Amino acid sequence: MYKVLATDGVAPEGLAVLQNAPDVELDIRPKLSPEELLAVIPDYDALIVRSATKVTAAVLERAAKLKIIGRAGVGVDNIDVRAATARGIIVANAPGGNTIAAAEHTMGMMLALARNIPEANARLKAGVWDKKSFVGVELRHKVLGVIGIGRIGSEVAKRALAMEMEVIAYDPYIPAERVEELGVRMVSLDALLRQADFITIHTPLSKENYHLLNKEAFEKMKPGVRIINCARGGIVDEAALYAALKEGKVAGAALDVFEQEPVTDSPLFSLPNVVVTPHLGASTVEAQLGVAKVIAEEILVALRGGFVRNAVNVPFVRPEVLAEIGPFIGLAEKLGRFAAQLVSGRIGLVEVSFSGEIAQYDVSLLTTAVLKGVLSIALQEAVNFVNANEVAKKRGIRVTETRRGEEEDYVSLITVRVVAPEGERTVAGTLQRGKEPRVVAIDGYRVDTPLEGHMLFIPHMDRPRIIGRVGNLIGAQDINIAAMQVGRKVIGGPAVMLLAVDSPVPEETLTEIAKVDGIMGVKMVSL
Ligand SMILES: NC(=O)c1ccc[n+]([C@@H]2O[C@H](COP(=O)([O-])OP(=O)(O)OC[C@H]3O[C@@H](n4cnc5c(N)ncnc54)[C@H](O)[C@@H]3O)[C@@H](O)[C@H]2O)c1
Ligand SMILES: O=C(O)CC[C@@H](O)C(=O)O
Repeated sequence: MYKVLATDGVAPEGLAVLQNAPDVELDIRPKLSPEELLAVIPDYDALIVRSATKVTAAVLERAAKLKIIGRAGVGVDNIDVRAATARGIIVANAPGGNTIAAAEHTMGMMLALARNIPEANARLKAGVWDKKSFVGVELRHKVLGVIGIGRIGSEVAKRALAMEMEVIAYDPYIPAERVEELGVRMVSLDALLRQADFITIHTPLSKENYHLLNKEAFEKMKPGVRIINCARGGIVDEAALYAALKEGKVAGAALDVFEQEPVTDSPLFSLPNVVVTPHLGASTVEAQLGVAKVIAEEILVALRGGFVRNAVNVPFVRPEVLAEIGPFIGLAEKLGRFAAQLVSGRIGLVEVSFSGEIAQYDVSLLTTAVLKGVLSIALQEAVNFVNANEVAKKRGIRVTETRRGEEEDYVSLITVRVVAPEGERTVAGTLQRGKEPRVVAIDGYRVDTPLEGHMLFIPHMDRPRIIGRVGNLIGAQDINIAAMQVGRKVIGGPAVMLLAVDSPVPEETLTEIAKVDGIMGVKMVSL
């Protein structure tokens, strides 16, 4: 039974898939102090957080069973991703689930700022009908500068264009064509700072953009500029912003995020032209349900050993590439497990080669899947897409990957060679009808068997009375043989036998089979 802990007020309705899973026990504890988290974390296989819980190296050190941390949101800056990676713990987020919520909040903040809505609201509720203090500005025909035009930045740009703003953007990591399709002009950071009437930030917080909007940046801006930050605290230097507001260079600021959170006291809060919200960008019913659902599904996949698409500490695979190679992940992992069970002793080399259509893509994820399969046979420790390469390196396993376009017999073929001191095996597999993993060759002998369940691999000499003896020995244990394949290269020469059996064959029977004259060995494989 896997134990999952959800903190930080993750929407419980979004966690139904975990609540209903027979192999999961879910604890929802919305408010957990750092000390309580440290105390309970050793019990859990998975942790779900929003932004309040700090998953530090100290927490991870105690998290002996933890396999995945799910961030019900985008930013993972409250999680020590490096420490998690070092421990083979997957860190996954739910990108996209709160994009619209954050974009709409940004628009709300921009309008609130332009029309002094919070201050006027407070004044009227205090009994003062004051029209003249709150003359605002229109958004129409103003220049909006978007720093970081990813998911949220693009949605903000679309909405701003609909309000007849002119939108310019700075994002050094996005191809200009993609942004210009939206009707947005890409500019340098310098140009953006000098031209924009409103500046909105939508980047992650990184070393590179810590205090991106600092004293020098404010000096370059147009007098009367308005700043909106619904991304991350720390990107704006709050002291420099305060000074720029005080001297009137900046006409107003709307902030949803702060360098220290939670925060209830800041010099910025004393200024009438500063609008603040307590990190509410993602706080809509729809977004919270959406991110909780995505994370719950990812947690389940991870706990059951699958590939987590939104893992942030697994090498990124472009969605269009993932669409092509994704179906092969299961095949690659099964081939690794299969090959590793055909040899004895410590594997020192794993060679993976790809041929046919699959070879045109970046297949490094599939090589990792093969390795995950190989390592899962011998190791107690959890091996996953995060740590498989690292674990292999630590154990001195050399891994090679080759890609060849040409393939005569199959649309796509994956071949895995494993080398151990006591021998080596090469297995090749493909997907039948694009989805069913099958092994189609072992050491160059043709076979064709689904990669599933229990199998016996028996190299032998191609002569009479061997297959029958094997069948009798297995039948004597009341074990049903579901399928059998024999592969040979020349009549009477060495051959291989692959039997699919309905249950594992006991060790004593394997020893008996190995004694049959003409049999060169026997290996039980379970997938
Ligand atoms: N306030 C909230 O509640 C809330 C909700 C959701 C997301 N967020 C935050 O909003 C931000 C954006 O989220 P997203 O989903 O759009 O992410 P995203 O990854 O889709 O987009 C981020 C963009 O920033 C760009 N970028 C990175 N560094 C940059 C730099 N130095 N200068 C310019 N551009 C840079 C990237 O190329 C990317 O296009 C993140 O910080 C996220 O944590 C906040
Ligand atoms: O969970 C939240 O409330 C904030 C989420 C937001 O900051 C994010 O990065 O996704």
